[in-house]
Amino acid sequence: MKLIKNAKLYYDKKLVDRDVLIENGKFKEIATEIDFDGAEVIDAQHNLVAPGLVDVHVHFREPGQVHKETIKTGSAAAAHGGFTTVGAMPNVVPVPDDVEKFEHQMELNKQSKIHTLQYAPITLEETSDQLSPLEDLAAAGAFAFSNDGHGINNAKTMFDAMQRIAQLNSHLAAHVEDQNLFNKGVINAGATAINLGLPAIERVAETSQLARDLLLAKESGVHYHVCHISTADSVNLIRIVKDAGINVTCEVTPHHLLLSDQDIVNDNANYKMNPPLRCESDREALIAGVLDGTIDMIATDHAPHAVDEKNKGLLKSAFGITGIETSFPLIHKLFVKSGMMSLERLLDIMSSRPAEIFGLDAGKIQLDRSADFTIIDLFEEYHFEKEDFLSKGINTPFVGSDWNCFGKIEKTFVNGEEVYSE
Ligand SMILES: NC(=O)N[C@@H](CC(=O)O)C(=O)O
Ligand SMILES: [Zn+2]
Ligand SMILES: [Zn+2]
Repeated sequence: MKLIKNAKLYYDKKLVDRDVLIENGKFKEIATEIDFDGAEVIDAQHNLVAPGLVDVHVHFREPGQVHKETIKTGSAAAAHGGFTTVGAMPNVVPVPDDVEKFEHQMELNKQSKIHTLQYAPITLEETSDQLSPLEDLAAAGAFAFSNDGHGINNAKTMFDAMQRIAQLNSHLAAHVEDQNLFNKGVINAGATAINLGLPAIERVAETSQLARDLLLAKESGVHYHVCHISTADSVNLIRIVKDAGINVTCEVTPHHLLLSDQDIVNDNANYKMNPPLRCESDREALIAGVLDGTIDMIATDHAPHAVDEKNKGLLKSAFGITGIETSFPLIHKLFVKSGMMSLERLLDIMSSRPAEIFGLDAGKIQLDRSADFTIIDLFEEYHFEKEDFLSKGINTPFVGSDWNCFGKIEKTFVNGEEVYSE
């Protein structure tokens, strides 16, 4: 038995003062005042008690690239960020594109301190045009399908995948990127790329494939989820097709909401990721897209890399930055502290909505559900230093006092057990 006293609880879409009793890993009682002899008391000290956050887009790198991250370090980092459920992308080595490899992946995921759900690849190796055994992978436990890291350049392959994934009532999460238009660029096509003399990635590499997919999605009826959208045109396209009733959802990362290519002032690969940071007007359109509900959720695209894979400058370093430990405080500062959004709505898009969209038993504090929650101090201003991270990856631009934020995770619990404490 655990008894959480003095919680500012996000419950039933409202913030209320409550005590919470937990028994056998589940929420047992929620009331204004609970006393229970023998329960372990945790005093929340009037801090926010939120549902465990949900991030449908992370890279945990195991198997194959454990020098970057492991399921243990990645999930510890997630718990540090207040997350209790994540979707792990399948661009590990080997790609789990058959039942045997997938089952091995599921076995490895048992090391996770939180709920780690597993994406299966849409095509073999993630790069081929041959579809994975989608039905078998769904039966083996794939919660959704993605070729994250790679676009699907063949429209027929994508359309076939959508039709089969629709039949499965599963979800297709697309990394939209036309390989030819991507043109081996490293940052967004714009003034910064010209100034630094770097090969550039055109916005149409994202938007043209997105436009194609939206039409294919309409025809197939699949739930089509767009990963890490980065441009104003992507927001506009998605707004139009949502209005037309097409089953499309999308996510945006904290870095695309907070940074643009103007912030790339020197050859620092902590500003290199895929899709790239776009320009200020794209960033503003992404913020507007979150505010008007076109963008459904925040996802971090937590992409850890080793130091020597990120210290080679913008041209040669790997794409991707970490994000799961800094997401909530940065986004909370951006939207809630600034007065742009209510705390309730932010919690919704960082927990309940992603869970609802992907049909997960997560993201909600409710009687008899798993006691997955996080205690957050919303008022102490702080910032991250490199040594604060539990991830193996320290490849993030969000360190130092330039990135002062609010929303320190005090404790995180999964199935009623503490998985992070400050
Ligand atoms: N975002 C990135 O820049 N990199 C990701 C792949 C991806 O999300 O496309 C990675 O796996 O490192
Ligand atoms: Zn991607
Ligand atoms: Zn990714």
